[in-house]
Amino acid sequence: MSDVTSSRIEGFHKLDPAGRLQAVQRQANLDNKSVSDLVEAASGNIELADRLVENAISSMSIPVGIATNMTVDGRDVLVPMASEESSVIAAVCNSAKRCRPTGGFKTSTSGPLMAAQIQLLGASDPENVRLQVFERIDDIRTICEEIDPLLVKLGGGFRDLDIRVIDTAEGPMTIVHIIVDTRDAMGANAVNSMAEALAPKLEEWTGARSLLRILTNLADRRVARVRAVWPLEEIGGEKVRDDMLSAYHFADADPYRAATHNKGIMNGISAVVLATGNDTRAVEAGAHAFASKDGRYRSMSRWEKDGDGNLVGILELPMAVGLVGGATKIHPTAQANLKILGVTTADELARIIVAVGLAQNFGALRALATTGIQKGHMALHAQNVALMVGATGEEIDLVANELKSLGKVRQDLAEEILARLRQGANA
Ligand SMILES: CC(C)(COP(=O)([O-])OP(=O)([O-])OC[C@H]1O[C@@H](n2cnc3c(N)ncnc32)[C@H](O)[C@@H]1OP(=O)([O-])[O-])[C@@H](O)C(=O)NCCC(=O)NCCSC(=O)C[C@@](C)(O)CC(=O)[O-]
Ligand SMILES: NC(=O)C1=CN([C@@H]2O[C@H](COP(=O)(O)OP(=O)(O)OC[C@H]3O[C@@H](n4cnc5c(N)ncnc54)[C@H](OP(=O)(O)O)[C@@H]3O)[C@@H](O)[C@H]2O)C=CC1
Repeated sequence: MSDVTSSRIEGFHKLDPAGRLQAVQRQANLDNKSVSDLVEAASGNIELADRLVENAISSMSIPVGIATNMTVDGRDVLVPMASEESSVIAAVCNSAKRCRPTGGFKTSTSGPLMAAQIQLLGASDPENVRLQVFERIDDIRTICEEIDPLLVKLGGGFRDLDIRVIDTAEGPMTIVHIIVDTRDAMGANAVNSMAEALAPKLEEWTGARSLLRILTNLADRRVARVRAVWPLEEIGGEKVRDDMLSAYHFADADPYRAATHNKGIMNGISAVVLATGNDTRAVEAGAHAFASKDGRYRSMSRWEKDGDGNLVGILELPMAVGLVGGATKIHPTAQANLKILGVTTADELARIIVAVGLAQNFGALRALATTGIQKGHMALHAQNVALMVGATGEEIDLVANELKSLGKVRQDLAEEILARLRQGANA
């Protein structure tokens, strides 16, 4: 374990990555093997890491796998997913294959509208302030559009105002939302700049004091929707379908279950968001907040059976992703993944991402309602456990296969198997 003497390293941020790593080695008393692992992990991309984040010393690679079998709006698409978790990608492949007979995933979107909030304080007449701001909509449009002329040229820019008076522990506040079409950008920087430019003007017009000026990640005007139909024979019959529906009703009624159910959906969503260099935290925050919009935390997805008894899945979520800005344009892996996806607009990307989320949910529900999650998940996880106990080369498959045949994917058993294999090899 490292025993850092002091975390104060003066001028650390001014060093280059190699200099920072040396300083960390010294302060944390880090062994040479760990240092060379950190150097090797960033080989070829340390400059990029240093540009993307502060105080970079290395970089960490996450596997990228391809979800096959996906048909979205009639187009077959190969979907890169960045995830460290086994069985996530296999589950999407499996679920997507099972809804191909009905044409795969059908999507729609609300358009790329993001909102920034400006908090107005100190007015004794917050409702009056609300209307005073509405009266200035044309001035507001001009101010916002001067901030980002390129966005306007691309067909985006200011669209509307939404102004609410909210009750808080310190009394009412007027909250101004500026609604902006951010086209193919996620849009955080664009709307934040507009909000900051607008705030002094709002103070001037209303006499209120502005405080926070920042986008909301509850991007409920930028939703992507998907539906798909799984034929009964692809599910495993009526009992499996009904058990999957019961599993969904459980999640929709109980936040303890909803958290896990929704985590499963985000397994797929975050993996595509990350693979395309988008902001996973922004999408996750928006999705979980949207799942609570009725005042309680519910399932993000909806499931029902159609007139023919097939299972219908629906997912509708805020999807603030872009093709420009953030790491999307800078990160070569994100760029290559976008080429695999073949998308030319942020809207198309959002549609594919929700389709993957729905597929992921189908896979988990079907596994849970039938064999249980461990069979599929742990079978694929067995290789990780083999690696964890130190298996290398051929040993990895040998240990994993024996764990799978025992039906018990446990570290202690993996250690025993590995020790036995090595004893046999040395005998
Ligand atoms: C693991 C499976 C897919 C096996 O499922 P299976 O039905 O045994 O698979 P199969 O061997 O019959 O193959 C069917 C298809 O699945 C795909 N497939 C099958 N295996 C692979 C593989 N190795 N790599 C890539 N694709 C694979 C592949 O498309 C294949 O078709 P093919 O191409 O062969 O014609 C299934 O058991 C499953 O979907 N399990 C669910 C796994 C899951 O949800 N994992 C997430 C991690 S657990 C979690 O974090 C969330 C959770 C579960 O708690 C959420 C919740 O509670 O709701
Ligand atoms: N709460 C949150 O979620 C927050 C997130 N962030 C971060 O913000 C980043 C995303 O910000 P974002 O505003 O998207 O990125 P950028 O500001 O980097 O890129 C957007 C800009 O790119 C230009 N642009 C070029 N082509 C296009 C096009 N086709 N469509 C739209 N715009 C185009 C626009 O004008 P121009 O170049 O003239 O500006 C636009 O404003 C992410 O890294 C995210 O992590 C930041 C703050 C808060």
